[in-house]
Amino acid sequence: MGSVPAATPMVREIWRAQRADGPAAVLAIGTANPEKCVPQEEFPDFFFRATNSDHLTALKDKFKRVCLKLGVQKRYLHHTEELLRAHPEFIDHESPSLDARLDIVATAVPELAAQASKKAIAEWGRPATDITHLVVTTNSGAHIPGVDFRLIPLLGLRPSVRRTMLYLNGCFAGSAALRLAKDLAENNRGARVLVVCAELTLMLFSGPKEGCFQTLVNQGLFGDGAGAVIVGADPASPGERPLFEMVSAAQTVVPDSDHAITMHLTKGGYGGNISTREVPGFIGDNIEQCLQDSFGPLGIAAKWNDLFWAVHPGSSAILDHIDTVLKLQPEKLAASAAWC
Ligand SMILES: CC(C)(COP(=O)(O)OP(=O)(O)OC[C@H]1O[C@@H](n2cnc3c(N)ncnc32)[C@H](O)[C@@H]1OP(=O)(O)O)[C@@H](O)C(=O)NCCC(=O)NCCSC(=O)CC(=O)O
Repeated sequence: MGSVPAATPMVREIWRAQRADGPAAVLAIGTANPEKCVPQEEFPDFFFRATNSDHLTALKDKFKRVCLKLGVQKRYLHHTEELLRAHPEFIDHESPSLDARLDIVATAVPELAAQASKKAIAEWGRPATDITHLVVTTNSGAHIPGVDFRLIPLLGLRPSVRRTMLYLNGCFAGSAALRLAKDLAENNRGARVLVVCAELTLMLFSGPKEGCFQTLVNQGLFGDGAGAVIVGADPASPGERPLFEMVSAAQTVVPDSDHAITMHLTKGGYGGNISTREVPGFIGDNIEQCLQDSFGPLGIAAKWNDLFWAVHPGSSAILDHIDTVLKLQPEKLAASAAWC
């Protein structure tokens, strides 16, 4: 095998010219939720009534206790009692219902994603046809054509927009999409990346069942919504401004955590497990090392209380573990807790 010849000066010049000068930045943000909003204190009544489960009084009481512990304040839902009446098969996870669930999310997820995207594009102030790249992520479905494809007519994007669709990335879907957008923006001069994350819990929905704690956590913790941001480097005048510069993005795997959160398709929607007692511990035991590994290579000796924090919450137990380990001042996780 011969060695690969070094790039010629002309190739290097072309390569350099394609790179942005500055770091990627978030240039605009939009969010959207379904209309129906249920405060957490009303949610046990809604959930047990909508699933004809009011006779399970002890389980309902337990669900009320779990709902309080999860720290969620309210949730938006695409599925209404009307929809559940039309699909009684969604209540029993053992009933075949995957096709019906996929049919609903195939339309509802792109529509919600489009609502959030339109707000981001309006805030950005440039035409939708100036979007060069599209990164879409969702755990709600797996289709071809995907949500990315559906967004082209819904938003009036150019047909040649460079699309990436990420399905089933679990809790880190939004972070993975942002990390990818940063690389795209910094490596393609002038790129404007629309990043969209949209989730409907319908794929996970099922009625309460004695002995199935996972259902209580799935229903008590998650809600429906979409977020969209526009990412680009070297903001152009007039009008574009960097809201948040993206200095660095990283990802790591916690050893021996493969079993902690699992998800897979079943005939009744999504199956899987969240090891609710272990997950907060995994995060608490590893957060400090992860932070050191992130800041160290940048030459930043950060004090945890000097930082602004936006943590994916995943329940108040997770935030509490982070708080305890890093000894954060009380207000540091307030914004993260407010997302719950
Ligand atoms: C589930 C919890 C709210 C439970 O809170 P506590 O442990 O403080 O409270 P607790 O021990 O009193 O438990 C409350 C009641 O639930 C019961 N209980 C708790 N854990 C249980 C389990 N694993 N199996 C069965 N029952 C369980 C208790 O017996 C008790 O019942 P009784 O009241 O009858 O005595 C908490 O552990 C938690 O928030 N865990 C983290 C959740 C998590 O993993 N989040 C990440 C999600 S992934 C994610 O975030 C992805 C994404 O966003 O996309």
